[in-house]
Amino acid sequence: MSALAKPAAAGPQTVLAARGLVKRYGKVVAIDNADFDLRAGEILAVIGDNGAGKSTMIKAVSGAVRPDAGEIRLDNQPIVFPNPQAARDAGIETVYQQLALSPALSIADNMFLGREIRRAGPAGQYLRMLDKPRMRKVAREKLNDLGLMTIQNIDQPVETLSGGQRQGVAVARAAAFGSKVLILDEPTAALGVKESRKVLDLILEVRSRGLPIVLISHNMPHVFEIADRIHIHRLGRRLCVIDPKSASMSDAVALMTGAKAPETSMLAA
Ligand SMILES: Nc1ncnc2c1ncn2[C@@H]1O[C@H](COP(=O)(O)OP(=O)(O)OP(=O)(O)O)[C@@H](O)[C@H]1O
Repeated sequence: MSALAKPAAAGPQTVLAARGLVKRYGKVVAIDNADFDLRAGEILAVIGDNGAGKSTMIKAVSGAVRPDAGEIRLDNQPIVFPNPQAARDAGIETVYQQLALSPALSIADNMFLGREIRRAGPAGQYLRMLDKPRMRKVAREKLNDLGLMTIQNIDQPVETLSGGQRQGVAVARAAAFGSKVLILDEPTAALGVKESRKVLDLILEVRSRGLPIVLISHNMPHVFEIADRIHIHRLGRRLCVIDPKSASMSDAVALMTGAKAPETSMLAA
C-alpha cells in the first residue's frame, strides 16, 4: 500500500498531494523524498531557503519536471503529468515569475494564448479564424469578475501595462482556466508596495471563489498575511507545516534555516 493510500486524518479534503518525490540532477538532489498537501479552499504558502527545492517540487506537481520517484494525487487519484499541458488539462495552472505573456499582444489575446476561441463553422474549423469579439467579451468578464477594473482597454498591448497589472492579467488568466489548483511562483517579487497589495487582494479574491492556491514566496509579511498554512521546505523535503496564527515570522525563518526544530505548538492541524 502506498503512503497516500492510507486514510487521511479527518479534516478538509486534500486536492493535490505528493508523497516521496525525488528529483536528481546528476549528483545534486533537488528534492529528496518530498511530501506535499494542498487542501480545498486554502492558500498554502511554500517557503524555504534558496536551493531548498521549492521550485523543483512545484514543477513536479505541475508537470514541468518528471520526478525520478514518488507519487502525485489529484482529488485522491494517482496521476502522472508527462508535461505542463497535461497538468493544465487536469486543472492545475501555474504562473511563473517570468510571466508567460506575449508583450506585443493585447490583454484579450494574452488571456486566450494557446486557448483561442475559433469562429463557429468552416471559418473557424478550416480557416482557423478567431472569434475576436467573443474573446474580448470573455476576457473583459474574467478581469471584471476578479476586480481588475483598472484595466480599461482590453485591446491594450500587455507591454504598456504596469508590472502589477501584468501580474494581474497572468493571475486572472490562470484563475479563469485553472479549475482545480492555482500555483503562483513569487507573484510579488518584482512589484512595489501598491502593486503587491493589488496582487495580494487578487489572490484573496481567487481563494474566496473556492480555488485553492499554492504561493511560493520569500516575502514573510505577505506569506503571514494571506496564507492559511505554511509549508516549510528544507534540504529537499517538507520539514513541517506551520500555522501562521500560532507561529511567528522569526519562527518560520529559524525553521527554514535550521536554527530551530519544529515545536508542536507551531504546527498546523
Ligand atoms: N535544471 C536543473 N539542473 C541542475 N540542478 C538544478 C536544476 N534545477 C534545480 N537544480 C538544483 O536543485 C536544487 C533545488 O533548486 P530549486 O530551484 O528547486 O530550489 P528553490 O528552493 O526553489 O530555490 P530558490 O528559492 O533559490 O528559487 C538547487 O541546488 C539547484 O541548483
